[in-house]
Amino acid sequence: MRRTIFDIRNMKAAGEKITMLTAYDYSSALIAERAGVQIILVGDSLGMVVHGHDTTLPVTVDDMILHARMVMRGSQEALVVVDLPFMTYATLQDAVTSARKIMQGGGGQALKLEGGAEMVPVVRKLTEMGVPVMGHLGLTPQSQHQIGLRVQGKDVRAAKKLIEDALALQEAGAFGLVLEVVPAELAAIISERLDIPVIGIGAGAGCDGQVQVWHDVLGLFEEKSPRHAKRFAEIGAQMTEALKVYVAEVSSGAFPTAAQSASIKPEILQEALQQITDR
Ligand SMILES: Nc1nc(=O)c2c([nH]1)NC[C@@H]1CN(c3ccc(C(=O)N[C@@H](CCC(=O)O)C(=O)O)cc3)CN21
Ligand SMILES: CC(C)C(=O)C(=O)O
Ligand SMILES: [Mg+2]
Repeated sequence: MRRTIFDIRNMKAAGEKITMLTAYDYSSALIAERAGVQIILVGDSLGMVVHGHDTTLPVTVDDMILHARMVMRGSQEALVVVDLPFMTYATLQDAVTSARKIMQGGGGQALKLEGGAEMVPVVRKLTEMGVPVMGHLGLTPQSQHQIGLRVQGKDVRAAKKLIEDALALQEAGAFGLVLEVVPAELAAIISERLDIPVIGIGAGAGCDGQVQVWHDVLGLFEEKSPRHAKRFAEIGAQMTEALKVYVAEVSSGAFPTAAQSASIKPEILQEALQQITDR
């Protein structure tokens, strides 16, 4: 049985911290779940870390469906949340169409979308139609050309707006909220004030849970990662080292050995060769 939005809400009520992690395909979903991750996010960050784009803006609904299907096949217990991509929920009609395509085509139990009070009608509509919605405030990468990739909510107006937006999303029916690169003091207050779970990324320990990007926590890229990320391993470096050994062993002839090779019984091979020379 998959974890549900009710289980997540109960975790907040019980004071248990929630761990959310992005995953984008079958094998990573298997690993995330084996590690005990409670929520898998099929994030539109896949446009950057998987597809190699500079931003999340080129990601499409079809991209999300493809990756959501892989993640659903790789997991059985995680709550799977899928990002609505840039501009695919700009109007109520767009949002309904995108939500239908993803929920029917990709699966996943919930959708996440970026934006505050202006998204209230969309959140309300999707929720009414039976689709659980997670909000996303603060550094919202789909607006990076408008707001940059920097801390949000640092002045009085922005801090006030963040609190109001968070309350508005909860009021509209959101079951959870991501706060990205928001001052920790502010994120802690929002987490306290809301009944729904608040999942932070670069927003301090006062949130009800944390979310990170797969490639960041595993150190898959050997170059520097965002400030909000912690590298729990250096898998990218390990991969490079392993593949260097592979290349070296192919070059030297040390790989493959009989252990990795198919073989045939000598007498059968002998017979086949005999039949050719007999002809
Ligand atoms: N690998 C990766 N990790 C992410 O967390 C992530 C993505 N990609 N792609 C989609 C969005 C984009 N995000 C980003 C990307 C960059 C910064 C960044 O450059 N941050 C600054 C510090 C910002 C500040 O504290 O003001 C940095 O120096 O890391 C932040 C969020 C978060 N998401
Ligand atoms: C960084 C998380 C919250 C996200 O939205 C994504 O991975 O797309
Ligand atoms: Mg996203």
